[in-house]
Amino acid sequence: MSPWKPPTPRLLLKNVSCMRNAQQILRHVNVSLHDGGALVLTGTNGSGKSTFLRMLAGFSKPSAGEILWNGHDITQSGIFQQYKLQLNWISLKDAIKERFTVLDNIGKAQPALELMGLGRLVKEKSRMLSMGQRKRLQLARLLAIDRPIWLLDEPSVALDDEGVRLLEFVIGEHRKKGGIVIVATHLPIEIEDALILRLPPRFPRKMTLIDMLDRADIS
Ligand SMILES: Nc1ncnc2c1ncn2[C@@H]1O[C@H](COP(=O)(O)OP(=O)(O)OP(=O)(O)O)[C@@H](O)[C@H]1O
Repeated sequence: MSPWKPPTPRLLLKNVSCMRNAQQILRHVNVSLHDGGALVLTGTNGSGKSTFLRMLAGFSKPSAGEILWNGHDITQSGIFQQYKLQLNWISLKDAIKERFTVLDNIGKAQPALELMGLGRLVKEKSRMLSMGQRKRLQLARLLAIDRPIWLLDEPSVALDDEGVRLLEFVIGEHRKKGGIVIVATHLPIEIEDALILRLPPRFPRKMTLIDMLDRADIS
């Protein structure tokens, strides 16, 4: 009988570092995610959360270390072609087509829009949407395009309380189906059993206006 081998993680970051403009942004990051797993990235402004997601999306390459999908390096071109088809992405740039209707923006997946509370707006032009509605449209698109790995950059910005609950719900359902979710966020979000990775600040912290105000309070 062969000895038991632990399953290969779906996604594995091995000692990953990343440079931008000759500056080290991420240093020796190690993360392992299996199907149904979740990772929440937190950290101060500029700590590298978006850089981390962009690297996972293949927009930039690690300067050291490896990102492995099913044990294969995603930067190999043959692998990358398959890997990128696994990804679904939300960023602050919402990539909504302004002149299209809400429905046409998500390939006519009306049930996804209804789930996100946008059923009434399907025929409206997308440029009419409020910020929170635009974010809900992005969430509907996550549901309409069935891909296992979700990369979500600040997904709850502009959402109201109900919108945040919807986001948490769809993340939970996606994970139950074996999907993987990676979220970069400043805002509180409830994701059961998520790994939390707090990226360290990149620069020694200088005094900010808030520190000055706090000092003024003490004296
Ligand atoms: N295209 C780029 N070229 C050079 N440097 C960049 C580029 N994009 C980001 N950076 C730098 O990388 C650092 C990390 O930026 P990043 O956007 O990843 O941080 P973040 O944690 O997502 O920040 P925030 O909380 O403000 O969204 C910043 O110092 C930023 O100036």
